Amino acid sequence: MKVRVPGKVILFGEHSVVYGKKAIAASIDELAVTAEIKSSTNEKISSIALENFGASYEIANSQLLDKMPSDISLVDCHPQNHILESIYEYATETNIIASVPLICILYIYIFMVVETKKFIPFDLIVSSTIPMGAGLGSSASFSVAIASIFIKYFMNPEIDRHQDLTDRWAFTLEKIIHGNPSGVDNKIVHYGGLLSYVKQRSEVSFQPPEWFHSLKFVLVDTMIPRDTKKMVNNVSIKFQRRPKLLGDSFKKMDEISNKFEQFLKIFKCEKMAFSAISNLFSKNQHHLKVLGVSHPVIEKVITISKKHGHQAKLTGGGGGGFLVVLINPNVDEKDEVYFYKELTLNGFKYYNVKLGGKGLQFEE
Ligand SMILES: Nc1ncnc2c1ncn2[C@@H]1O[C@H](COP(=O)(O)OP(=O)(O)O)[C@@H](O)[C@H]1O
Ligand SMILES: C[C@@](O)(CCOP(=O)(O)O)CC(=O)O
Repeated sequence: MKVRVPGKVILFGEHSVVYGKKAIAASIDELAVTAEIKSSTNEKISSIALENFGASYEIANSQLLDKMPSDISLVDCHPQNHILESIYEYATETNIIASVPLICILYIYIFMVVETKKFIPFDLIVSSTIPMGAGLGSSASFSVAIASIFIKYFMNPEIDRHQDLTDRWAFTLEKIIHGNPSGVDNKIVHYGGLLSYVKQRSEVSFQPPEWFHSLKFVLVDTMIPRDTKKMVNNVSIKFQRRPKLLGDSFKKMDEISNKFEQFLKIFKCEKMAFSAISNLFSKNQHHLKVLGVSHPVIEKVITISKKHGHQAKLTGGGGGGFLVVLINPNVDEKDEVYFYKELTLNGFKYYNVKLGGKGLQFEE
């Protein structure tokens, strides 16, 4: 059994979403996490290969026995510290590389064993084309891939509560990786298309209008490493110091997300939509700068993009990581090449992508 889960970009509302404002996210067609699971050839040992980390593990069922609480249920999914601590000891003894994803996998496996009342050894391979730790939602795609493949593989596939269980488990695994995520990332990569998301209040997953698929987007890697958790924390500190300033920006970002939703209904082709959406990109980026999550290199990519007629904004946690560039459909394709040349000359990596395609997909 195989599963493919795409990456994501936040088009509007990163950070403000943490404060209850609306965010708009889109799945990325070209980048994805894939996971494949098979029954193990050895009836007592499971194997896990995390290809992006060059890490593989063999886990004997006997090693997990003493970590097996009896009083847990699959529907009771939130990170439980006492179970996590015992797995953490095991995972860090085994290999410090990739201890967090390994913990996620063992955590859900333990729940599967308790639920099904049997050890079913497996061989699991996880690989991904989504650059990690850069704002494209690799942790969410990983979490949805693991949650969905384990639930489908170990449980009765007829159970129709799978979608909901997968959502809740993916969010649990995201929390193990991230601490306190808003939830927007795992929803968009699960369902694909576009997502309008307000934390704990509303989420509408929808297919974009046809013209949206004709818009060209470029994801530019600043190659500056950053940490989402730290960026979210920095914003929280700044919000305590400057509540009015940041509060206003959060409100404006909410309005931007609402405007974008209206534009999707009003416009009929990508050429008409470009300047309106590009204006929203620019405004959203301004507010992200006010929050303090931009970076000189992010600003540099925006300047280069503008010079060639395109509009860019950071996407995700910021402080480095990726930008999403909206390509001007009125610029000739041969002139577009000069933009890519300039990005490359400046040492940036870029990916041409389409947004808003399929979410999670299984292959038997
Ligand atoms: N292909 C993968 N294999 C194993 N773990 C992964 C994979 N992709 C993501 N992860 C997990 O997600 C973490 C990256 O998440 P994070 O720093 O939040 O960045 P992002 O913005 O890409 O989600 C990794 O350190 C790892 O724990
Ligand atoms: C900054 C934030 O809004 C998005 C973070 O995205 P990423 O993890 O950098 O891909 C945080 C969140 O929504 O939990």
